[in-house]
Amino acid sequence: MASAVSSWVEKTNEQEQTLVNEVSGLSIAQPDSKRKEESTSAAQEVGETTETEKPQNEEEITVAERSLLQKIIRKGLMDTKAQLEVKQKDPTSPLYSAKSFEDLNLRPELLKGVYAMGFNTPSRIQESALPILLGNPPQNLIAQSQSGTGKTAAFVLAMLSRVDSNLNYPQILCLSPTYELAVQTGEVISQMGQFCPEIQVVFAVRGYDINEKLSAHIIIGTPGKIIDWAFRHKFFDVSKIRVFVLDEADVMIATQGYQDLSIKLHRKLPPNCQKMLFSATYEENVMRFAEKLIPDATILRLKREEESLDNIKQFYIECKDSNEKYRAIANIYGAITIGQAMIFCQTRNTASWLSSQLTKDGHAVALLSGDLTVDQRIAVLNRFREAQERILITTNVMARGIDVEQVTLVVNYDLPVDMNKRPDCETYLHRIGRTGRFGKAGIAINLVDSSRSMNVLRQIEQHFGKPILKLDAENVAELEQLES
Ligand SMILES: Nc1ncnc2c1ncn2[C@@H]1O[C@H](COP(=O)(O)OP(=O)(O)OP(=O)(O)O)[C@@H](O)[C@H]1O
Repeated sequence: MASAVSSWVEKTNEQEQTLVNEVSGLSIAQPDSKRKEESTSAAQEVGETTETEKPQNEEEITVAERSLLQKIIRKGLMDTKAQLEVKQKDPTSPLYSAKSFEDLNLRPELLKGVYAMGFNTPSRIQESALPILLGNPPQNLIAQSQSGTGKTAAFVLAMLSRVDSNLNYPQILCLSPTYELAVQTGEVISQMGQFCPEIQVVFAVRGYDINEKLSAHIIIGTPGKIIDWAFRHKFFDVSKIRVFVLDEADVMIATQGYQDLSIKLHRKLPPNCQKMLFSATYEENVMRFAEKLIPDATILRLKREEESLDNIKQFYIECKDSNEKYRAIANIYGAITIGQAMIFCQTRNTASWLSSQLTKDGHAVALLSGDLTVDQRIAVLNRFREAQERILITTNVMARGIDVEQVTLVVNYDLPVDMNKRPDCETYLHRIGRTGRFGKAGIAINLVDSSRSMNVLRQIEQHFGKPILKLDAENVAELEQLES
């Protein structure tokens, strides 16, 4: 996956032309990402910070706690294929499936693509969604499944299955909230569709401009650009779209800017267009809205207690103030670099402060926030995917969808809150879901520095009904939990 993405980055100077992705037989138009960030993703980062104090040099985390962390991270890294097979045979696991990929009526070329990706058995969401999505007449679907359980493959297989390659115009539209996620999904399409060279895909993302009507079958992109191409330039005809996919559907519906654009598109779709909504989370009011939008949809929904994954162990570290939060990060640095870690901050300012402070103190870290150009963002993400950087400091712009298998740890430097400083439980779940991908063991650590943030933590804990334990090597119960 990484090699293809990096090839896109290397080619970003070749302007405004459709390039063919040489990694697979499938043609993918490459984004020319010379310009500033997607404004949509910046919309996910809120507020500013006043955090400027210089931390002191005290040990807040004990040696025992550090070695405890190391132990859990090593366990995550040691998860093997054999262990995955065990999980896929456990009926209580979201990775469980009673069916094989052969049972799912996929075209032989797609089946070959699935196996070429190293997938042996479908996950629960793949097993449940694909018969609905591939059946005739096409059915609409609103689907929920935990982070890292293979939703992308489910809708990508459906998209590829519905292409009529005799018709040279866009038939499938897939909307993602961020540039990076659109690129990542494009890469999955390229891998899954590697034995379908006739299928053409184009990216509609900021920085990639075309001047003519589109002949590609699949458009994947962010809402603003897609609207621009559809209604301002009329590069394609929305009334000919047969499949409409909203990835991270809840944020597309709940965030004002996205909602206006997605609904504008949705209104122009033909009545027989198949609609697919996917996410790991749906707040109640968002789900009600989605049901009104697509009244005849089949709904695959999780119970609240199923939403958070047992393979992601959640902890918190109590800190007196922001200085102590910094020291906590500096102290666990050695432990967390055994694997790879993502550290989430609430604002770009905090992210950039933390990154420069750690760098000044001799720790290697990467920074990815909406302050960077899209070129820089993709380059940073590629380096992280290739494990050239082990720690990525970021904001909510990376909270959703991004799939880097070796991320063993997520740190919430700041707990996620909404504009009114209330707990943002959905973002919390998406952030911690950057680890524990497809059954791997993962750890989430929350830094708590005030009674207000402790309150936020407790509300998140209560919301999902899963314990968030104090990281404390003295606590035997915790240790036992980690062994399980
Ligand atoms: N059937 C399968 N067998 C093995 N690996 C799989 C299978 N399906 C998906 N994967 C892998 O699992 C990882 C997570 O998949 P994916 O990114 O689609 O999850 P997701 O449900 O979309 O997560 P998120 O909610 O974070 O967007 C990916 O690395 C993918 O390649």
